[in-house]
Amino acid sequence: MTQDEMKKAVGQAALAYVQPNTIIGVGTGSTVNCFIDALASIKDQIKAAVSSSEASTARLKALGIPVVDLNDVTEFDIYVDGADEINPHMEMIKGGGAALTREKIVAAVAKRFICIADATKQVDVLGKFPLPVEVIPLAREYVARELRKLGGNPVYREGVITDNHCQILDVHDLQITNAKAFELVVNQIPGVVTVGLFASRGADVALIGSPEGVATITK
Ligand SMILES: O=C[C@H](O)[C@H](O)[C@H](O)COP(=O)(O)O
Repeated sequence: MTQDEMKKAVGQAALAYVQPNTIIGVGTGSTVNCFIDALASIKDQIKAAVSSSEASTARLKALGIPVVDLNDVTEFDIYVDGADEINPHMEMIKGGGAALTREKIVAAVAKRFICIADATKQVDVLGKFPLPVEVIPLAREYVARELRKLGGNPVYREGVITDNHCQILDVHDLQITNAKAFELVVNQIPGVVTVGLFASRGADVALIGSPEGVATITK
């Protein structure tokens, strides 16, 4: 199986978690695009979606799936999203596509986070993938200096403006052995909007695609 085939396989597998006539939370990225495409086959059974990005909203709407504002929804069962890295504790790095802030917010409202990823995303220690940090533009260089003090090597993702009109620093050279603690520390730097560590709210289920098929890992 190619990586694209693995992404399609996990996108399809996530349909098993969609209950008829419910609202679903939808993440962002190439793996989620496979999930959205798979939703087409059951779109009449979907009440609505809450989306984590303008890109996913457009893709959902193109299929005729209604997208509702998170402010109009109190709770929903599942949030389906990809990851840039996932460790054995179901903690993730996310934000490679710059959608981390809305993803974290929508995930917080969902009862269960279903992570869909191919096996290349599995790691023992988070940090080989540069950690995305969304920042208020005015604070970018200050936040970068603080991140250097924490041992990272932040690089400004030039030319990228998030859906929230903010900027992204990608922090290289990290080995994140205590993800929950590191998430808290980075969150406390003034000017940080969101750190792309999903540790205090990790995945509840991971559907991991490999050449052998889709493995289901639960917390
Ligand atoms: O900002 C983007 C998201 O966090 C994505 O879920 C993550 O980057 C994984 O994307 P992909 O499925 O394209 O590898």
